[in-house]
Amino acid sequence: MSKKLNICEIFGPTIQGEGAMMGRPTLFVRTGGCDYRCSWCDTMYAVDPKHSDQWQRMTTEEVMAEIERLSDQTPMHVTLSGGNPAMQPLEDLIDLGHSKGYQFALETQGSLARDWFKKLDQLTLSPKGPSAGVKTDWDVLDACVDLVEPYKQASMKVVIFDDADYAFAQKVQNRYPQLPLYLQAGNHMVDSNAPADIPGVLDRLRWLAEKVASDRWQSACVLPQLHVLAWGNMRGA
Ligand SMILES: C[S@@+](CC[C@H](N)C(=O)[O-])C[C@H]1O[C@@H](n2cnc3c(N)ncnc32)[C@H](O)[C@@H]1O
Ligand SMILES: Nc1nc2[nH]cc(C(=O)O)c2c(=O)[nH]1
Ligand code: SF4
Ligand SMILES: [Mg+2]
Repeated sequence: MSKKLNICEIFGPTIQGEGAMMGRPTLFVRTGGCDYRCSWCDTMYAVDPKHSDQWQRMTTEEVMAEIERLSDQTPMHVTLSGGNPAMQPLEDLIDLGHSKGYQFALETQGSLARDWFKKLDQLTLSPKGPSAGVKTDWDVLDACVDLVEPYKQASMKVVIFDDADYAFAQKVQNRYPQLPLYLQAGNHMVDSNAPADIPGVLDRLRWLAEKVASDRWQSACVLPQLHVLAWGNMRGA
């Protein structure tokens, strides 16, 4: 009997709305539980245990069956996110999915380094700047990078709300010059049930674009969350 996984939701196909794979069709497996509490987290329903009555304990085989159902049994790309998916034993799912032709990306903050990251097709590390109010353990983030960097498509994605986050992103770039860096305009969360403040997101995007241009920061890539522009804060998109 395989280990159980804490699953918040499985949805799609939709498009990857963030970072290096933006626009690419993918399914999402969102795990429940996180070791961080970012002040502006857009997915608190997958973080706060007070929502855990909506999460399910599922076996690897049950998760794979749902992936196959949603994809009409046709192999495609799957994004593992959360919460922090690194808290769940996902190695068997990656192996099983690969044996059936599926590909796997993972989104994590880089607070837990897992040997099975080596098996991923893509890894996005999203360390948090000062506005999130959490602390980055740089040694663990280094360990995550060391695990995947020689083998896989890996990238950094830093959410930016203000100048301090921007300075944090520059530190990330200097520490990991070998990895592509995406600067993601923050979506100011009042409440995840409230409509997204799209003019506010676009203002932040323009501010960020102008800053990168005036600093001649040539290697930065400035992006919004495409799914937020298309569907707002709607769950399952
Ligand atoms: C919800 S998190 C889940 C995966 C993992 N816990 C992490 O933070 O990387 C997925 C991505 O959404 C980003 N994110 C969360 N809240 C956001 C917000 N309000 N505005 C912009 N991006 C946000 C995170 O920084 C992360 O890159
Ligand atoms: N479309 C879409 N793209 C995403 N990229 C990262 C997401 C996440 O919550 O991890 C996400 C999400 O929730 N939806
Ligand atoms: S690490 Fe990710 S899921 Fe956890 S609180 Fe922060 S943004 Fe939310
Ligand atoms: Mg999201």
